[in-house]
Amino acid sequence: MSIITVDHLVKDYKIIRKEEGLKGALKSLVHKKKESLRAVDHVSFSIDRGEIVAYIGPNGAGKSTTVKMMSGILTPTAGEIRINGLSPQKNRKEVVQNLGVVFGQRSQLQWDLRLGETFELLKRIYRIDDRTYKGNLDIMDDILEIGQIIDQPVRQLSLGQRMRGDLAAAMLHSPEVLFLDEPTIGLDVNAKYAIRKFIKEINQTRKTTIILTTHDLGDIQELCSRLMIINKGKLIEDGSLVELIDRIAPYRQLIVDFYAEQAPICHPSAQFISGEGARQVLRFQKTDITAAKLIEDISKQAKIKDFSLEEAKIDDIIKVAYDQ
Ligand SMILES: Nc1ncnc2c1ncn2[C@@H]1O[C@H](COP(=O)(O)OP(=O)(O)OP(=O)(O)O)[C@@H](O)[C@H]1O
Repeated sequence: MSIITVDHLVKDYKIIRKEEGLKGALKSLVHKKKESLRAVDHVSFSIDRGEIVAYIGPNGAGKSTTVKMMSGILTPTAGEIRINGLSPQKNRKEVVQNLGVVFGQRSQLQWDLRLGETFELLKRIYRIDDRTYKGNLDIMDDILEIGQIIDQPVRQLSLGQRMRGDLAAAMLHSPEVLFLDEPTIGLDVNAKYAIRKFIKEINQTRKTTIILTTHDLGDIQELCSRLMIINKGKLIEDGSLVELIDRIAPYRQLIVDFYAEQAPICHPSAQFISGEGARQVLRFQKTDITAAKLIEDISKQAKIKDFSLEEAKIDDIIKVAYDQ
């Protein structure tokens, strides 16, 4: 059952077009030429309860603008958004009560307060009862080790600690929907691991529906069963990563080490890519032959010492998807 529906969503920004050069810039100050920029262009999708969806696209594609409209921060130029049947614009209070939002680039925490004091403030804003608050803090401590940093002023937190604080803050009121805008930006591998673990756990244990915008393709591979790609304001892909791989690059590579140097292997379902010493790289379509059958066939031609399989690289696939 859908928890989020977005129907022909459009956002136009009014921008002032500057003329070139100093003279032009000065002229633009007096005669402001207003133009309209379409950041989101008739985007439609629906998301089921408990899904984790990656919402990705190149810089300036319209991701943050969509998330801001879904969280009620921006008003759409046209189109409709429904979260649990309610409009984030018309029913802001009710929607926000059921929504957690984290912007990786900008903290929602109070800079001058201790982390724990910020949580207390949120408890009052969202009217969270004592039991829920305590229970959620305990869970966040288990997953994000919040206890270690709860007494520290927010301004003293490292980027990774701050992100843990932001995520905990977003979950204190037990929202059913969570929007995460680049939650792993700038984080080291350990911090990224912690954040991904958190996302997985709250999704599994609470069935929280999560929309994740990210440029980190590792986030997608680890977390998201569904991928939506936006480019120049338009939704250009919506499906699983596996489907996208199968469509854009439905091949795999077999790297075979023989006991001795060989002439390039000939096989009707595989293409010889390269050879160096006793190693050869072959490419084959998943739909043509299984890896097991190919290895069996090759082993009839020459003795195999070792082999490994390589899937098409996700970076390459996403690049093709962005460029199409
Ligand atoms: N407040 C604004 N006023 C005018 N134009 C804006 C405003 N905010 C965003 N834009 C423009 O709208 C387009 C979409 O921006 P948006 O921030 O939604 O992209 P994004 O996909 O989140 O990009 P990034 O990955 O770089 O964060 C861009 O061309 C951007 O310059």
